[in-house]
Amino acid sequence: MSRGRDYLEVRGLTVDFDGFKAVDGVDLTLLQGRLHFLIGPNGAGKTTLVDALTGLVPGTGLARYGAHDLLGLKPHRIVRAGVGRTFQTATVFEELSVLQNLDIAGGVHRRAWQLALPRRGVPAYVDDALDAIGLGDLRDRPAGVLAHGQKQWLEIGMLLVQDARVMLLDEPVAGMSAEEREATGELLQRIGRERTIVVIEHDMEFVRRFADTVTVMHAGRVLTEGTVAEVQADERVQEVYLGRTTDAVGVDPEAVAAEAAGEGA
Ligand SMILES: Nc1ncnc2c1ncn2[C@@H]1O[C@H](COP(=O)(O)OP(=O)(O)OP(=O)(O)O)[C@@H](O)[C@H]1O
Repeated sequence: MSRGRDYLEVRGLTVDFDGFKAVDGVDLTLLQGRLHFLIGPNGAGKTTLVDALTGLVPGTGLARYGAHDLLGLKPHRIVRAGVGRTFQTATVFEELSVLQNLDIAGGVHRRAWQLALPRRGVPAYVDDALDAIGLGDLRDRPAGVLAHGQKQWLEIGMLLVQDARVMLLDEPVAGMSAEEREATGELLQRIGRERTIVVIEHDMEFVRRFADTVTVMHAGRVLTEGTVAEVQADERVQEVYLGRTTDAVGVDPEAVAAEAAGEGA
């Protein structure tokens, strides 16, 4: 991974739940330095795809990152290989401070005997992460008192201190205010320059505003891939979203049709 851009290459990824293929032969090439968005109706297989890439469900095929095939690794090895994720619901330790949450997350790269040593001061990488996520002023507050958006930022900070080079984020802006969404998008743009970031998202405004590349999934497969304008102009995408799932993904069918016809913003 020393030359050129980092990337995660997924080939023929399949997740079979007792004969039901929730993910069905997915190919993806995810490049460092771009904000990739994964969209698609409910049940399309987006979260299951991320579950397979992070070792939470078994998948077949290939998910190559550097020297590793992620599909053959246990979850903690995948974290060590530099691949981290967030969940739809934040998984911070509510009773611990922001700083303690970050410090614990940073422990994945420390050896067991190092974890037992008394620690002086705050490691530089924890300070850097605090700066990046803008929670420096709240560092000593229990994570439980943070606003919803701040908890999502803390989770992203936890991935930063883990030195996750690939970040898989499941609906990071769900439930956020417009300002928080904007701040989150800008944060992802900043940290995404040197990382591979994949965002599962239903909020099409957010996708339009921040996506470099959009992959549309439907029924476990990749329906199409491209820029926001390209995927919105794709008739198959319109069919998927114009169908019964339109409301669920927050897409206004008339706006999609207008944009496809070149009338929209
Ligand atoms: N452990 C499981 N066992 C059986 N089926 C499952 C399991 N996990 C997910 N599924 C099914 O796999 C399909 C894909 O689900 P998944 O959650 O990946 O979709 P999604 O695109 O993330 O949807 P959403 O946008 O609603 O989160 C769904 O039909 C779901 O019911």
